[in-house]
Order: sequence, then C-alpha cells, then structure tokens
Amino acid sequence: MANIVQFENVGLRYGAGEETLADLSFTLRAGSFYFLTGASGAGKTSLLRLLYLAQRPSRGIIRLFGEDAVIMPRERLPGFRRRIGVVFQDFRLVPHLSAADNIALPLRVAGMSEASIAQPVREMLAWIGLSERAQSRPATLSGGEQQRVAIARAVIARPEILVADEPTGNVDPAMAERLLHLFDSLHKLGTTVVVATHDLHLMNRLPSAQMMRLEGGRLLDPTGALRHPPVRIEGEDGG
Ligand SMILES: Nc1ncnc2c1ncn2[C@@H]1O[C@H](COP(=O)(O)OP(=O)(O)OP(=O)(O)O)[C@@H](O)[C@H]1O
Repeated sequence: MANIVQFENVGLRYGAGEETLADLSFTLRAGSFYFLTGASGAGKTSLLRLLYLAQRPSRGIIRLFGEDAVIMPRERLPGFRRRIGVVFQDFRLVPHLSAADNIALPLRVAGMSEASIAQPVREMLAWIGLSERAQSRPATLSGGEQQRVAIARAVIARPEILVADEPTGNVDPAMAERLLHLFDSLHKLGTTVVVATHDLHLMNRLPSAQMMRLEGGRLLDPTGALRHPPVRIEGEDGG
C-alpha cells in the first residue's frame, strides 16, 4: 500500500518560544484509518494544519501524494488542497448559504456545471440524513446537523485524504457513533482518514484503526503503525 503522507523530522514553532511540535517522523498508508489523540494543547490541530497545508513547518520535510509539499510552488497548493477534505473543529459553514449550497461548494470551486452538481448534492444530503433540511441555513440547524453538513462538504469531491478535527465534540453519543460510521464507510471506499479526538469510547468502537498520540509536542506510535521504510521519491538523490 502506498505511503500517502510522509513527515521527516518536522518541527513547528509559533513565534520565538519552544517548538510546539518537534521531530515528527511518520508515514501514513493510503487507505488506512488513523485516530490522533493527545491532551488539550498537545498540538493535534497544529499537526492537522500541517497535514492539510494550512501551515508550513519551521523545519523538516512533508511529502503528500509522493511530492514535497514544503517547497511546492504556491500556485500548485490549491490543487493539492482539493485532494484533502477537512472537517474543521468549528465547522466553518458559510452562514448565508443553505445546507445544500454549503455541500456543493467544493464542486462549484472545482468548476463543475450546475447540471452535474445537483445529483451528488442530493445523494450527500440523503447520506447524512438531512434531505428535508436542504434549504436550511446553518444557524437554523442543530450542532450535530451542522457537523454532518460540514462532513458532507468535506467528502463530496471524493478527497483522497479526509482530516477531521474533533468531529464528535458537539454531538451526543448516538450521533458520534453515526458520524464514526460515516467516516468508516468512506474509509472502506479507499479514503485515508485521520480523526483527532479525545473520545475514548469512539476509538474503542473502531479497534482496527491505527493510533497517533501526541505528548509534549512529540508523536508516540502506540500501535507501531506510523514508521515504515521511507519511499524513494522519483527524481530525488539523482534517482
Ligand atoms: N496560531 C498560533 N499561534 C501561537 N500559538 C499557537 C497557535 N496555534 C496553536 N498555538 C499553541 O500551540 C499549542 C498546541 O495547540 P493545538 O491547537 O494544536 O492543540 P490541540 O491538541 O489541538 O488542543 P485541543 O485539544 O484543545 O484542540 C497550544 O499551546 C496553542 O496555544
């Protein structure tokens, strides 16, 4: 299975103080499911931001889809980001757009015609159980409903990687389980999934997932799944 994400000696420092993240070296396999855990402030959101290219590291190498993402020309970043779906901790739905239009956003950004957008949006709304609320604005939806719209928006363009930051933080246990089921069904379709969570119960529901654990700015590898032999990138080292 291909290595879809590779970090080598990555460090992240905000301002002049200590590094928030230090010596991150790990590999994520395409098609695997990872939980990212760690105490509040351990750096989970920071690691995810590095992963979806919202933040550049202070040092080290990050390879995504086999390419060096740190030295990548700025104009190529949007194309790369479109291959990664993100569920933000605070949803970040567009307030003046309906649920359907929020979900359609990535397809519109990708330049798809209106005629070809309608069907996948309808399917997504049905998948998250919100067909009846297609025209509702985010402010009129419950936290769990907004969460599901955010997830639908993150996955509608079929990203190769799905990153979710505390996606069950605002929902009851039954809804958390349902959301986990949504992520797992994507994973079964081949998407690489990374979910940051504090929720032990949730992690126990998916014993086959790999664990990433941040402590003191360093990454622990409790299931031994994060270190694989580095892949040789074409064109590197004269190769
Ligand atoms: N933009 C920033 N500028 C300066 N410091 C930051 C910034 N973002 C995060 N930090 C600091 O980096 C550390 C890690 O924060 P981060 O949000 O990554 O942790 P987290 O594990 O996601 O926490 P939580 O579980 O509470 O969401 C914290 O000490 C935080 O204050």
